[in-house]
Parts: sequence; structure tokens; C-alpha cells
Amino acid sequence: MEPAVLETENLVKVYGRGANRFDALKGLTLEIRRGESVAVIGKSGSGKSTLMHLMALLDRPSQGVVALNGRPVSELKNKEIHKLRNESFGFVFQQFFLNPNQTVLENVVLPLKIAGVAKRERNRRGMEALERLEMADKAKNKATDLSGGQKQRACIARALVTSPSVIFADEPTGNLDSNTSEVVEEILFGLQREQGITLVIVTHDDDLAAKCDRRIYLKDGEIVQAEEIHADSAGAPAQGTTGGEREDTSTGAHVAPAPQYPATEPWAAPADSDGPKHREEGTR
Ligand SMILES: Nc1ncnc2c1ncn2[C@@H]1O[C@H](COP(=O)(O)OP(=O)(O)OP(=O)(O)O)[C@@H](O)[C@H]1O
Repeated sequence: MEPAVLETENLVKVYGRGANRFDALKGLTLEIRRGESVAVIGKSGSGKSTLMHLMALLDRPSQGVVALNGRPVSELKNKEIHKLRNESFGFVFQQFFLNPNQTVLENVVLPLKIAGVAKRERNRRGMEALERLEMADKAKNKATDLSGGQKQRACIARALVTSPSVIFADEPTGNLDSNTSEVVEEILFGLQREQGITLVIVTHDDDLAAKCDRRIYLKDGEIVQAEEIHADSAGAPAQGTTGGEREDTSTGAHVAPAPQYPATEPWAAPADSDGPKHREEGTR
């Protein structure tokens, strides 16, 4: 069995205080192993994005531990967390977050620019990532010139450009039609297969979740069941679960979630750094 790339222990997230207190995560313990694909599913408001933001070091837990490659990271300073996140993780969001005033290549190399990589080298790596996504011919186009599927491929190129060990995808196909969704899914699972990249996918899409190695069901901030799809004991509660009832996401009347900006921009430099600032626009 591959070692754990990400672990959480007794993860608690509380928003607000007093009468406005809301317990979004109520003590989650789980492991994500290197090279696996994990879907995080559950009804709207169950805590999926909150969990993703904590695992991806975009936000800090109220209590509990997040460990990356066995190393607890919760106590690190903002600057160190930013560096670790930039080196280790790629991000793909439903709303793309491409800067409409920049070219596709400029968007793709942003994580490298923030990491201080020299222009020539970052453009070389950016073009390499775009070639892998069959998007090299769009490098000089403005991000607004792209179709939805092309935008998401540019986002995947941006996620790949730092050679991350984990890609976090929050509703990666939420803005795409079914044919384009299939292409994007195939690209993501291809990266898992061919490069051993770990995928953590937050989704309401049961078909996409079914393609992942494992599904973690959240309900009211707790794991109600984690299922190994390809294991012999499929359906048995897996490690890190509390067991219990399985959430039926297929019957819950689902209203498409409002676009939610990450608690921290994944590419933004921390407050105590001199890195470039930028503003991105959710595009559709
Ligand atoms: N910054 C915040 N302040 C207060 N409450 C918040 C904040 N962020 C999230 N919440 C609340 O925490 C709960 C979990 O939110 P979260 O976004 O993690 O759910 P989700 O399962 O990802 O939902 P969706 O599928 O709609 O995106 C929700 O009830 C939400 O209203």
C-alpha cells in the first residue's frame, strides 16, 4: 500500500462565534494515499469545500492536525505554508479563476511566477504543460478567447506547471457540458495513471465520483462512510470512518452551489511576502 500523502486527525472547523457559531467539520480523521483518486461527496453544506480547503492548506483548522507526507503542517508560518502549497498542490476550480487580462500562458505560469522562477524557465515549463494539454496553440490568446473546455484545460495546465504531488479539484466539471466533462475527467485520471498524481475531487457528480478509487461521504461535517470502489470488500467502511448510514446523494434535490471563492487564493502570495498580487475573475 502506498504511504499517506495527506492525513487529517480530528479536524474541526468552526465558523463564527456565539449565537453565530457554526461547526462545519466535527472531528474528521482520514488518510489520502499517494497516487489514489478520492471523491469527496455529500449534499450542499455538508463541509466538502471546507475539508478541501483545510487539506490544501488554504485555511487553518480550528482544531486538529493536517499532515503532508507525514509532517504536521498546521503549526507552520503563513510563508512556509504558502511555499509548501505552491510546490506540492495544483488547483482546479469550477469557476476557472483565469485572469481575463492575461494570455493563457501568463495564466498558466502564475504559480511559477509567484515562486520566483525566472521568466524564460517558467515560460518553458508553461509551454510544456500546455503541450501536454494540447493547448500550445492557444498560449498567446487571451483567456477570454477560450471555450469552457479549453479554459478548464488551461486551468489543469496551471495546476500541473509546478509538478505537484496532489491536484485538488473542486467541481472541475461543474461548468462544462457532458462531452467536455468527459474530456476533462479523462485528462485528470490520465495524470493520476501516468504520473502518479493524487487526485482529491470535490463533486456532486455521481458519475465522476464513481470513477474515483475511493469515495468519502460527508454529512453535517462528519464522514458517514468511505467506500473502496475497487476493493474486494466494496461497501465496507474504510479506515478513518465512523461507519453509519450512507448518504444518498442521488435523491437529494440539488441546487447548483453558488460559486464560492477559496478562503485564500491558492496562487496569492502570503501577506508577509513580496510576491506579485493579482486579481482573477470567475469566468463562464
Ligand atoms: N466563511 C464561512 N463563514 C460561515 N459559515 C461558513 C463559511 N464557509 C462555509 N460556511 C458554512 O459551512 C458549511 C459547510 O460549507 P462548505 O462550503 O464546506 O459545504 P459544501 O459541502 O462544500 O457545500 P457546496 O456543495 O454547496 O459547495 C455550510 O453550512 C456553510 O454555510
